[in-house]
Amino acid sequence: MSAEPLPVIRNFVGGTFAEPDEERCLTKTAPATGTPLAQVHEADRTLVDRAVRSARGALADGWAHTPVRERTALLRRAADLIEQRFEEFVAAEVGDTGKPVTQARELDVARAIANFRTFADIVAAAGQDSYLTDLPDGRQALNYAVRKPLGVVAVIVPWNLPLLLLTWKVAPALACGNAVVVKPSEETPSTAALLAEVLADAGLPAGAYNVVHGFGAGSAGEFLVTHPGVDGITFTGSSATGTAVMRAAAPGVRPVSFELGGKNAAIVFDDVDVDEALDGLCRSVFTNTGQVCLCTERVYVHRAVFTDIVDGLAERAGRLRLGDPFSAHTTTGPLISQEHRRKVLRYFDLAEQAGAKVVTGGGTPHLGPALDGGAWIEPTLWTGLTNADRPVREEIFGPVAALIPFDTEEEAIALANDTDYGLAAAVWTNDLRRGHRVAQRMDVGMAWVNTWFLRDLRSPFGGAGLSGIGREGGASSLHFYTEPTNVCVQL
Ligand SMILES: NC(=O)C1=CN([C@@H]2O[C@H](COP(=O)(O)OP(=O)(O)OC[C@H]3O[C@@H](n4cnc5c(N)ncnc54)[C@H](O)[C@@H]3O)[C@@H](O)[C@H]2O)C=CC1
Ligand SMILES: O=C(O)/C=C/C=C(\O)C(=O)O
Repeated sequence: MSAEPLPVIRNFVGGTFAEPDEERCLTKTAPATGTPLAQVHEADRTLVDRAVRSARGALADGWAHTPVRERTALLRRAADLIEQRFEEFVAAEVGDTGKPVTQARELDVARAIANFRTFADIVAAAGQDSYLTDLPDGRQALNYAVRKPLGVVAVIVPWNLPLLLLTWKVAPALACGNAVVVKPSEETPSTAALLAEVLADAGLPAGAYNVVHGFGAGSAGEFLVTHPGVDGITFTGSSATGTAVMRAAAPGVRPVSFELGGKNAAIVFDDVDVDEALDGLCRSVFTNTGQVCLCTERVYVHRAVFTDIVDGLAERAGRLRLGDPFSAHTTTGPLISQEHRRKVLRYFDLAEQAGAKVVTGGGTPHLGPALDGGAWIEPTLWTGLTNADRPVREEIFGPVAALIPFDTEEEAIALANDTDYGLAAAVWTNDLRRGHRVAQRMDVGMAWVNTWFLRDLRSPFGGAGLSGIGREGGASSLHFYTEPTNVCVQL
């Protein structure tokens, strides 16, 4: 009996799915099982060029000047259509990533809908800056800025929150009248393709949303960011790739918006409600198998509650349920790939060499024959490491954290800020003054107090240092995706 052919995922250029080129095909495998899921057609330089030209064509054909009310209505229709095809998006996201189906429903696909609705609201309500200027001769001038779309925006996204991050960029870009060429991660091609169908059904003109599949260097990613027809690049991914993309953006002095990695700290004070802090830490260390740029990998704990926090977090880690991602009982999926698992396991070795005590985890689980080909890893906690050790300095991007004791507030702040990254932090305390005080001193883009990953999509999101350039969210997104022209009229 011959095996069923794999589904084929094609590039989307100029409003249609491009004819497949059988010679340039990559096989996408399921992270949970290691079995092939789909054949994905890799875009070559010519197809990427066509995608950029199609985007430029859509702008010239009028998309850039479409009235805001039409663009925002289109975004709302897109949100409604994702809602109608909700379970299809969930299944695609779970298949590609192995993340638990409950998470895909509650976080990933729900946020995609919210991204479209929120940016429709934000763009509809946006005003323009204006200043009445007093002149020396008693007359006045009126200054006002009009915001125009940036043009063709390259959207490069990773595999950890594929649809959430894609729509976080595509929704404001389209709302502002740009055309986009999207390069999803080679690991997660499916939801970007589904989104192409949704946007076409919502009435988006051909060419305003294009998808090119493939890898980064020497493939679709590089062809896109080096294309001179691209006017700006928004990228989420590793700091190393961010550096390469920045180099590619230099000719033409094109603007970039980067959300990169993190090595995020949590600080737990001795006045804390231990159970509440443990619930929060369990989420911040293990959500999405630790594969969120915001996840906590360093936990600084006041010495008075150190043992309670270490034991309590280990106990909660033991309650996580690894297994079939499509089961509603599963809390924790695999890592994205065997390659990524090898990287995380290297840090397990490094931690051992540095003298870490493995409080829980530290290896790969056996989940039965159906799942043993997957990229599974045990949720892992270490003590006995210091800020000098590589597993405490470098982004691991897995379900793992080092717990380190401290004695004073100043020491905790210094330890948390002792990093080349600057993305996020979480402070756990029942003393609200201390919460504000310490959060404000974190050298990060986002500091949470007594919570984690609580998002208001109107607030600025991004990081400093190795964690990125610029902010997106709310007005920050409108600023990145538009170019202002100030008009000065002497009255
Ligand atoms: N948001 C975050 O903080 C993320 C961090 N990572 C970290 O990065 C490590 C490597 O994971 P990768 O998937 O390889 O991340 P990556 O940053 O290399 O990939 C992200 C996206 O960039 C594309 N890309 C790669 N090289 C490119 C280039 N030269 N030009 C244009 N596009 C390019 C990729 O195809 C993908 O779509 C992970 O182990 C993890 O530590 C990975 C994903 C997200
Ligand atoms: O926008 C959000 O709420 C989350 C963003 C997460 C990332 O940028 C990431 O994990 O890379």
